[in-house]
Amino acid sequence: MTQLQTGTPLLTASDYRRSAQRLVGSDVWDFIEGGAEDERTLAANLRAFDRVRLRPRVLAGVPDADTTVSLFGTAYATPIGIAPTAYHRLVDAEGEVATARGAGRAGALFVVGMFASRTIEDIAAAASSGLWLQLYWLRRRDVMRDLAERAERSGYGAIMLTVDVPRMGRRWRDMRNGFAIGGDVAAVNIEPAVMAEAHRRDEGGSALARHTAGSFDPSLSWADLAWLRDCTRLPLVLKGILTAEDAALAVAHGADAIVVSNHGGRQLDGAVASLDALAEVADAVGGACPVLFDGGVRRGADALAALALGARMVLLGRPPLWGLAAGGADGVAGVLRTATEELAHAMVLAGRAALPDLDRTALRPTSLAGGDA
Ligand SMILES: Cc1cc2nc3c(=O)[nH]c(=O)nc-3n(C[C@H](O)[C@H](O)[C@H](O)COP(=O)(O)O)c2cc1C
Ligand SMILES: O=C(O)C(=O)c1ccccc1
Repeated sequence: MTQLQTGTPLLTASDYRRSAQRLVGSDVWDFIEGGAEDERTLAANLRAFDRVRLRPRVLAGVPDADTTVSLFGTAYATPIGIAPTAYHRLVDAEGEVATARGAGRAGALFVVGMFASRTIEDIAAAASSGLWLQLYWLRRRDVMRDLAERAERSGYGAIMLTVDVPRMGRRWRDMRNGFAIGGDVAAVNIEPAVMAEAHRRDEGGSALARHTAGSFDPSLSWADLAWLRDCTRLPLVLKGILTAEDAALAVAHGADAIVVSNHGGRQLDGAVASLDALAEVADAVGGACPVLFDGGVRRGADALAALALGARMVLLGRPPLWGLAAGGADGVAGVLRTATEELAHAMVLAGRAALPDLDRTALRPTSLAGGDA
């Protein structure tokens, strides 16, 4: 059990959340917590897990659960990893370097964001578990190629291309707060000219939204993926797939893995809850490549549900930021270990010894109906 300065034991992700909220400024908190527009998809991501009911098997002879998993030849102690999020130095002076240390202690995958506030190389030096690098598709393809090459040189295990941001979702909280990245926090892996706009606090509006409108390439289509594929020998993972149609296209275009995700409810408000899209996507992929999942995972039983529906690994977006804010690398490790212990506990109580034993028989069929409000 992790116990940080507050003296309160941090037993669950929501304990870390409460602790983090006390320590983070309100505009940064809104940036982390917020979703697009009326935040309906954000809420739906969480609610979808409340509908899940498990089908525990008894007398299964399962004294302990094995949570190990391997992906692209790298072994992880847990199938619960860290989704890419921007600017970790907003909540901790060491930023992504501390996150990498925490992920390493938990034996978890850490997907470093393109908008990381520490260098790709410094993060790699602090890591002891697998790292991947997330990219957005920039108009400046030379910048993307440079980042992919640096990741490969630094030992990253895959490139994750985020495909659900042709433009930034509209986040009323950030727009009302006039939120901008300031002080000494910056996307240090991207040359300043590409980033200049994001760092300028302007009257009203969200500088992030304006910046991404200028630097992201919104005309990207399936045919362009071949260019990125040729830039790197690393596996290419597509993040932000929500339909069977796009899952089939991703496989046809040679994706090495896909991530079912609605970007934590931060892009298209009204989009399907992540969990409700998972069965459809897993069926369409049919084992052709690994399927990963993110969106609303807050406890071990949530991870169990996503794994049972066909995810090989689940990623957490906000909870590691809560851990980082609450307690640096220890907090990150605490969030990941807590969720992993909850998962192992749920597996024992459900009579499933290892991750391959998690399939749809672990879930009540009505849990799968996707009858989202
Ligand atoms: C503060 C914040 C920043 C994010 N930045 C990125 C990013 O730079 N790239 C990306 O692909 N996704 C980004 N995401 C989305 C996450 O990778 C992930 O899809 C989402 O947070 C998962 O949902 P969860 O927060 O409910 O776990 C961000 C999410 C948050 C909350
Ligand atoms: O992707 C996001 O959700 C996000 O908030 C973000 C912000 C700035 C740069 C890149 C991503």
